[in-house]
This record gives sequence, C-alpha cells and structure tokens, in this order.
Amino acid sequence: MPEPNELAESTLVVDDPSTGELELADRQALRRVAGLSTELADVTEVEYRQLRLERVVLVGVWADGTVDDAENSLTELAALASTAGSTILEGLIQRRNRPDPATYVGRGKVGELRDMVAAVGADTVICDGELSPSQLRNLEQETKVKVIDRTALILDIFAQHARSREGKAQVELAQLQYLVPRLRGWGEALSRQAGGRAGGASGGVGLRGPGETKLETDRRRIRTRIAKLKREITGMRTTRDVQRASRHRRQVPSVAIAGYTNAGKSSLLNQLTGAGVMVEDALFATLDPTTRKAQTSEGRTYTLSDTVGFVRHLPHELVEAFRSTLEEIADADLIVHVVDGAHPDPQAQVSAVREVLAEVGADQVPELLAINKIDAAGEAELLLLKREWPQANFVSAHTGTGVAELRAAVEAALPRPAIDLEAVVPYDRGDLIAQVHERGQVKHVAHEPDGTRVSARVDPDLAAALDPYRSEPPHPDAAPD
Ligand SMILES: Nc1nc2c(ncn2[C@@H]2O[C@H](COP(=O)(O)OP(=O)(O)OP(=O)(O)O)[C@@H](O)[C@H]2O)c(=O)[nH]1
Ligand SMILES: [Mg+2]
Repeated sequence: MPEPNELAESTLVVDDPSTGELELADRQALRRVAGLSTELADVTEVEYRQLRLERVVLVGVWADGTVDDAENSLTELAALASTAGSTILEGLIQRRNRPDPATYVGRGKVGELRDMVAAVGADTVICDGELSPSQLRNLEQETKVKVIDRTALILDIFAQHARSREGKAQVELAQLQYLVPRLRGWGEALSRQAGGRAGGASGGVGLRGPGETKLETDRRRIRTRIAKLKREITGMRTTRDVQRASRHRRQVPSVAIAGYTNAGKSSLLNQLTGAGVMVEDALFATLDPTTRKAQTSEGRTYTLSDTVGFVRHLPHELVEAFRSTLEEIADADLIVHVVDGAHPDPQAQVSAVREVLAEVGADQVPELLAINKIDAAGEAELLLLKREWPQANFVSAHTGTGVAELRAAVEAALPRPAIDLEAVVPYDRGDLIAQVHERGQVKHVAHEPDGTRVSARVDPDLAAALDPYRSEPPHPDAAPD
C-alpha cells in the first residue's frame, strides 16, 4: 500500500476535475505553464514549483489622472496579483509623462527598484501596463528577477480559472498570441512550455529541422498550435450557435449578467435563481459562462447567464479569444450590468465595461444597471450613485435587499411575445396550455365545457400550433390589440 502522501501525489496526475482538491492541483499545475515571463535561465521543475509562491513588487507609471486614480490602479494590480497567488511585498508608483521606452520606469527609478527588490527578497516584478519585449528584457537584466506585465498577469489568472474545454482553448490561444512577438530570448523554458501545452513529451531534438534555429522551431510549433486552436474554437462555436438558434426558435428570452470583475455577478445570479455558481473574492472567478433557467412570476421561462468579468485594459488577445463568449452578450435580449457600489471608483468600472460591450457589438442591447453591495457602501457614496444613475436598481446580493425589485425589473424588460390571441384548447391538449404558460404571457385563463379558454401573447410558432383552437373573444375588453 502506498503511503497516503504518495497516493495524493500520484492522484494529481489523474485528470479528474470533479473534486475541489484536484481542481486546485490543476490550477497550480497551470501556474507553471502560465509563467509567461521571460525566464532568465533554464529553470528546473523544482524551481518552477517554488515560483508558484511568487513574492512580488508592483510598479506603476502614473501618466495622467489624479493620485487616487494611480492608487486605485495599483490596488487593482495588487488584487490581480494576489488572485494569481502572489504575495505582494511592495508597491511603487512613478509620476512620468509616459513610460520610458527602454525600461518602463525612468532610468533613475530602475536603480531604486533593483535595491527594493533585493532588500525585500522579491522574485518577481509586475508592471502595471503592457510592456514591449525589450522593456521586459531590460528590466530583467537590471533587477535580476523576472518581470511580467499586467497583460501576462491577467492571462495567467485566466489560465488558472478556465474550466471548460472551450475556455481552456480560448485562454491558450490568447497566451500563445501574446507569446509570439515576445519569443526572442525566451530560451529553453519557452520550448518546454510550448511542448508541454501541445500535449506531447518535451519536443526538441527530433522535431528540429536541419539548420533550423531553436527560435524558428519554437515559432513554427506555436504557429501550428495557434492554427489548430483556432480551428477547434470555431468548431465549438458552431455547437454553441446551434444551441443558441434552438433557443431563438423557441423564443426563450435571454438575460446576460455582465459587469466588472468581482462586482458580484455570480452572487446576484445565485440570488436571482438559487443556482450554485462559484463565488469568490478573487478576480475572474467565473470564466465559463453559466446559463440558468428562470421563471417570471407568471411562469414564463427565460435564461440568465453569468459571464466573464471585465477589467480595465482587458488584454486585446483575450477579447479576441473570448469573442464568441462575449458575443453571446451581444445576442442577449437584456443585459443586467452589475456594478460594485462599494468600490472607490464605480464610474470608471462602468465605462470600462461599456467599452468592451461596444467592442463586441453589445451596446445595442437594452441595459439594466444593478448597483450591488449597497450593504457595504457608505451613505454619502450611495447618494452620489443614486444621483448619477437614478434609474438603476440598488441591490445587495448578500442581504437580498432590492433583489425582488430587480427581478421584477428584469421581467418587465423582457421582450413581449408578438401575437395576441384567444383560444379554447380542448382538455386533451393540456400540453399546449403548458407551453402557453412557459413561453407566453398569459392574461386570462378560464375552464369551460369544451376546454380551457386562454388569452395570451405568444410567439409565432406557438400561435400556429394554437390556430385550430382560436376563438372569438367572449368579452369586448379581452379583444386583441
Ligand atoms: N458586501 C457585499 N459583498 C458582496 C455582495 N455581492 C458579492 N459580494 C462579494 O464580492 C465578491 C465577488 O463576488 P462574485 O459574485 O464572485 O463576483 P463576480 O462579479 O462573479 O466576480 P468574477 O466572476 O470574479 O468576475 C465575493 O467576495 C462576494 O462575497 C454584496 O451584495 N455585498
Ligand atoms: Mg463570477
């Protein structure tokens, strides 16, 4: 019999995502892969494991806006870093007109950064922006630790959180696309990463063509992988389109819950439907869209979908990779835009979300604003928010305040079925009456000798099915409008 410890070790290899423990192991395994930094030297597996507990120093360049903006931005970077599993040791902001083209922070600041890194014993520097490959390389040479940027950090979090096959493929595509222009100087560590991700044993010698450099081989392999991933994602998208089309045909209205990461979207979905969706005080806890069925008070069915959270400067690679997921928001009948009312700058978050919504063509969809976490927001702040968004719903997913009103607002905003009719449905067609309740808006039901008299608004398909039983309304006030 193996020791319990050994058993645990070997279990990690088995791919079974059904238990929480393995899920964690899975995430940590991905962390190794996701170390998107330029490695200074070949890192052994053992060292890789230690990198999991990164001790980081954060650096931001503050170009415009107020001190508060700069601090909020670094606070968000800290939240992102701790979501990725790092311990934050220090944060440093430099006021500058624009980042230094060679080293991101100014030449003078680089020395200060190097000393700080050495003094606190950090192993990673995370910069609050998207850095060029040469900026990353130069900073690494100066600080002697690995340097990653905000984009790599977000990609890393996405890699840890992706669950579904589609989500994983989308994140890997984004990572590889981020990687391609940064290939130079990535050395051995990169090729192992690409090899590992491609699912094979470490590639290497056998794969190398005569006279081909390591870099070219890596590039070629990554390009092949990118092409394959794109094909796979397109395939998965087709399946989804089919599902969506069937929903359309049945005219089930769909509501998308969107908003900034950590705003409380999943918590609100749970409150609205009683669904058990993962809620975490972490950024990007939800990557795979969850769709739940919900019912209006009249019994009409609609769907509510949780979606991936947004963030300022969402890496372009990710918007591209998640386009199909995001486009589902554009396809919804209604967007519930959840806002963290207890955040120091909800307006900035709302703008960031609306920017991405516009980018995926979702700005035409009607939007209901839900200002969440009112239990945690200050009185004065709430007053300001009410003045700014008088039409919004003010809710707390924690206490349940305002949730019933929000549900009613959602129901009222659902599109109305197109056809108004009245029918007497014989008692042996109870299935049709059930359909009317599920898909239509019922105005009146009465039981008569010949069957159930129903007056309702229904979709064209259902209207056609009810056609043989249509009747003249008995009362003039029940006439179709
Ligand atoms: N005080 C307070 N906290 C809340 C409320 N709603 C959610 N939270 C907390 O906010 C954090 C994020 O909640 P989630 O529901 O995971 O947020 P999300 O928008 O789904 O986040 P991502 O999926 O990571 O983008 C969790 O710690 C929740 O417990 C609320 O009404 N009041
Ligand atoms: Mg969530």
